[in-house]
Amino acid sequence: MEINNVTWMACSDIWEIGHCLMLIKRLIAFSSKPFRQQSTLFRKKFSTEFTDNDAQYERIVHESGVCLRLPTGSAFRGGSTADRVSVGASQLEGQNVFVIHPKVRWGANSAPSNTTPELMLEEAVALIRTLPGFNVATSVLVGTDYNTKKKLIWGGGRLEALMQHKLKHSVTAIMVNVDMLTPIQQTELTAYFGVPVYDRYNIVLLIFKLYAKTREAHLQIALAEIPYIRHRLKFLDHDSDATPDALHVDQAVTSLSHGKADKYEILRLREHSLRKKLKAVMEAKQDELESRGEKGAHATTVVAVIGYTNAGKTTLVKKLTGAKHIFGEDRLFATLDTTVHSALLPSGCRVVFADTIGFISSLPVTLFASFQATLKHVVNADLLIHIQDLSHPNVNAQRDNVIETLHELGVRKDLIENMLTVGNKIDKLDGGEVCLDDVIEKHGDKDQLQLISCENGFGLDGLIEQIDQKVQSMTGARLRRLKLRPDSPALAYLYRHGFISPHSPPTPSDCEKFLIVDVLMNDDQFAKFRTHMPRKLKAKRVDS
Ligand SMILES: Nc1nc2c(ncn2[C@@H]2O[C@H](COP(=O)(O)OP(=O)(O)OP(=O)(O)O)[C@@H](O)[C@H]2O)c(=O)[nH]1
Ligand SMILES: [Mg+2]
Repeated sequence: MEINNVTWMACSDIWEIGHCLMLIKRLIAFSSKPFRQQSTLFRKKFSTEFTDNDAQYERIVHESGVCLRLPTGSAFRGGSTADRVSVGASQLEGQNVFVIHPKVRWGANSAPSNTTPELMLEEAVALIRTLPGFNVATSVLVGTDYNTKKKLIWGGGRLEALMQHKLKHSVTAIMVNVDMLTPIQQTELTAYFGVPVYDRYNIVLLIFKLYAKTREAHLQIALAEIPYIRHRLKFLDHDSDATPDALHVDQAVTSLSHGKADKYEILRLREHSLRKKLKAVMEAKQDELESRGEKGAHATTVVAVIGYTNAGKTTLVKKLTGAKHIFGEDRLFATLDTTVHSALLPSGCRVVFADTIGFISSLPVTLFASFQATLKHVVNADLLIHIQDLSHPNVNAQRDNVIETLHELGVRKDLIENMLTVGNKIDKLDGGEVCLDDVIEKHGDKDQLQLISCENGFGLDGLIEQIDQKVQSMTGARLRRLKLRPDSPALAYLYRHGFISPHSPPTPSDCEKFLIVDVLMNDDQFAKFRTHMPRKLKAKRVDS
């Protein structure tokens, strides 16, 4: 025993010495690595401790001066504290908002030809109204010369007039309808008006925070606010040349002193941790999808319904699939999570319809890029349906914005070119009396635009037919008629692989010795099926 003990002690000492040497070796190796590599190792090792520190993050948000507060009573539902989006140091009772749209009068930055400043202002007002507790006190269009990049956007005279208007309407916050104010503009305007000043990015972040339901959405929103905070920090760290495009931290980290870089490191670690969690959530979701058979061999066709916010995407998916737990709502960004719903097309093709988050104009694409996990269904879809609200006065600008956003998000060109375009809400046009020729003349060729109304069902059958045709031509699936003996092993194979649709079960042949089975298969599936069958099979193509 003693000998054993001594032996053990000796081994233990050797282990201790060996362990110390190994640690020293690792330390030397670590310190000789460049800063970036060290930081990666550090991040891997300590990411959990750092990113779960909400207090540290809240301090950084506070320091950046970004208004990411929600109205009182909007509680976060679910997720760990580290997943929460920042709600700022104090909660607001709500805001009486003054919405200002800077109307650029001349040059390349003036209003695009497919919309008007009035419609742009109207959308900003709708965004504010989406936030409970945020009331639109007043809204105005104010001209500015060539762009909105000046420190205070407007000159002295206009600012004074705006100040008078603000005082008259007991305003408690201002929204300037630009995609993103530069940090210097936000600081200067806040100091001038003495109330918080929001831009579109900020307002949309607040809407997302308020209405996100799932853990996936919360994680993505938490990710989306980081570049915004980082951008403002960069300015506060005396880089007043920061522009809205400068959303990357890399140069900032290297150029800042160590003390300042810590803040960026905390943001980076938080981002890293959020991405990891998001990946895990998405993988779990994918597993769930597969276990429900929605991604099986027979149902791989994903049809994503995309479009501008409030166009009717959710309502259409509900109509097409009968999904019970999704509802259309008359509100911007009602859907913040992609949901998928399987459906059987008349041909027997099984597809999955994805209801997606809506797009909106004048937002940096980085905001939607944070929704990469959600938008995965769009990017990886087999077919896109672009739904447009034809009753909206700004439909042309909305349509162009959606196409632009798809390109910016890196959606495949062929997917965009093959997209089905649908004009919705035609029941609202001309009090329901639709003159199709007028609509077509205004919005495009009939063959290009399928007119529908989710409200009264007009055009839905035609749309389903179009989807079916596209899916069949994409998958190469054809309806084939098989004549099988009732005891044929082929029947079990066909049932097991879901080739026999519940809508067209086998029927007895005239002589009643066989069963007639209609199956939808492409050539590869049929060849594979035949190799599994002991005897030669004859199939007849059926033209449905
Ligand atoms: N009159 C009319 N209203 C419709 C039609 N389709 C949808 N709506 C309404 O339009 C509003 C928006 O519909 P949603 O389906 O939530 O729109 P969405 O595109 O999913 O919107 P987000 O998820 O916010 O991007 C709801 O109030 C729907 O009832 C239609 O054909 N006619
Ligand atoms: Mg929706």
